Amino acid sequence: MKYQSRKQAMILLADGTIFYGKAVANKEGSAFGEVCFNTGMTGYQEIFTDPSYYGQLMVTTNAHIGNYGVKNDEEESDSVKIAGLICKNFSYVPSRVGKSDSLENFLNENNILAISDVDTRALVSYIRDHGAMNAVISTEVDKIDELKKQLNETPDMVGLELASKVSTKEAYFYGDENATYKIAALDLGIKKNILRNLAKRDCYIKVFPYNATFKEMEAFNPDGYFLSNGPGDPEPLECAITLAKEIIEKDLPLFGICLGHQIIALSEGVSTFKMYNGHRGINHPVINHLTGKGEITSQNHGFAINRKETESNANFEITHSHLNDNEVMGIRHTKKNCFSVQYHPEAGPGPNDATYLFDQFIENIKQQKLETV
Ligand SMILES: NC(=O)CC[C@H](N)C(=O)O
Repeated sequence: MKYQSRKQAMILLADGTIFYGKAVANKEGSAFGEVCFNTGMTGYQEIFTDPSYYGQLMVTTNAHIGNYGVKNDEEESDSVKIAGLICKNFSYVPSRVGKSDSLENFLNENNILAISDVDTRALVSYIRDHGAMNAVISTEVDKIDELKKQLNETPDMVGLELASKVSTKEAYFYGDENATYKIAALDLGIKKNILRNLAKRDCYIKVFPYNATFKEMEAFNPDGYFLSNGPGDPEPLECAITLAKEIIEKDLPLFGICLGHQIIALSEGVSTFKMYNGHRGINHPVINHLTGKGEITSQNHGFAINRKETESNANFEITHSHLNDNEVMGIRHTKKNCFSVQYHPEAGPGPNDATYLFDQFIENIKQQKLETV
């Protein structure tokens, strides 16, 4: 067996609780972030490379991680975005036809600290009971006091603007430039599968940095606007909120996913709040109020929009709700060409029940084109 004598490691939570494990491979050091857990049984590569997880320590609840390696075209961004990994069993020997590499090499190349052999069931139960909090994973198990001090200095997720850390610095293009529809997408931490889904629907996309202005985006002469997913608290993203306001005011086709959905809500005066525990997994049940049908969805969010304020806002209709806790999962504007969802219709990873939302966006664009002819 590889790495017979691995270093002892731990996860130290902000409230002082410690769970012990072992370092994956020969890695050493410490990594700080907000601890969260994902209940997906598969899709770890997509999860680890999802920019929305920037700044978070990921606990995976599946008992085995790494067993099918990694594959080049299955990443959701160019690098691993989680701050660190906590798992039960780490597989050093991947088994899968078509794999590009092992997860061990992939994490090493990205300089990500991972710890395994942690009682992840106990850890997840603990976080569920005590709520989201900061933590540190570390091999420096004899430096608890020092780590506690550093942990106290780790910024809280509430009020934290992180989109600027993962957004593209320069605008770029995606898809076929002769495609039928042109989309201007604001990159707050966009997942590749969103771009793939739009390109598949005959869209040519220009992806803009997180602080792009309406003027800059309008110059592309797009048929529709898109606000992406991304990490951190939506509230400090004033430039994106102003942008959403302008697009909505002008009644241009607008679609938002996750952080983008939260930005749309904020732009119309609906506030967001930090959930006690977020929703992260690939089997979250959602009801579509417009069709009465249920959907199994991919989710990753720690904030949500205020239900009461949404219900009493004449500009919004709630289109989707979470069937576990009734959080708002989707809205549409009652007067303008704008809708958004809190969950991930692009999956990556997860079920494809909700890809119809991309078709809806194209329909909204077509409608707008007919009206302006
Ligand atoms: N996937 C996302 O876009 C997440 C949005 C936001 N950072 C949240 O945690 O709620």
